[in-house]
Amino acid sequence: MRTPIIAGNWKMNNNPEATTQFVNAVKDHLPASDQVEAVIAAPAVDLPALLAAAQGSNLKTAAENCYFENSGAFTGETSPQVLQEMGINYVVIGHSERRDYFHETDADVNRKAQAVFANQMIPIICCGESLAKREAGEAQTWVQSQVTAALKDLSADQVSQLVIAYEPIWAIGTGKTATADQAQEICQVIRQTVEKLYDKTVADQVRIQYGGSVKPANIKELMSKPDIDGGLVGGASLDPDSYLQLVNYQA
Ligand SMILES: O=C(CO)COP(=O)(O)O
Repeated sequence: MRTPIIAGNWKMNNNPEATTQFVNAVKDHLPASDQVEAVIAAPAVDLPALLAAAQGSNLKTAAENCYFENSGAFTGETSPQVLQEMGINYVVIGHSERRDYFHETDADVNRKAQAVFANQMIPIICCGESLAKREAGEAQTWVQSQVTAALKDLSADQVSQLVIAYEPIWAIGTGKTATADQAQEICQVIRQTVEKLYDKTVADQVRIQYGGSVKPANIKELMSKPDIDGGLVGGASLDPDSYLQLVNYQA
């Protein structure tokens, strides 16, 4: 019922030339998009190259961030309206690196999610707890509150279309993957949170990704869990062969 969605998040890696080479290497080997949606989130400076190379293929495109205003005196920011005009499909919102290094708040994440929808794109909203929160036994309540804040004032129709990425901060780039059961546990809490805020129909439609040291060796087990509908993958999405193994995990 929910189409799996595997997204590479390149973070601040690759230039336009490397982007073109990557897409040319993968574009003829992607799954049918009604089977698995294959997405690449690239730095803003690489998006024109990503879009040009991906044209006519099954590859969907994402920005890694945007601002919540469409234009104006916001030096250095990326306009969601322009992303939409370029043909971008998704925008990653509220990644833990944005929250930590660039001080994005839950309120910013919510405003950005609204701006992405207002521009006919789909947000991939990130949430996840720190190691300290997990060790204090607060992972569930932390993620519940992040999700509740991120979805504020979004309609049921919008929420049924969006993607929520659960990325425990302690598992990002550390090689420490949450076990599939740990990931499932919080992804289930996220779905239950959506059900409480909306209803079961919306909760059944929202797609939930796990992110944090996802790699070809663990994708199958993670994807076998009932509430995990995809992956948001950093390091292992940078190599074309590794990326193809991830998006073709069903093969
Ligand atoms: O932050 C991530 C994806 O957004 C996860 O990064 P890694 O896959 O490198 O752990």
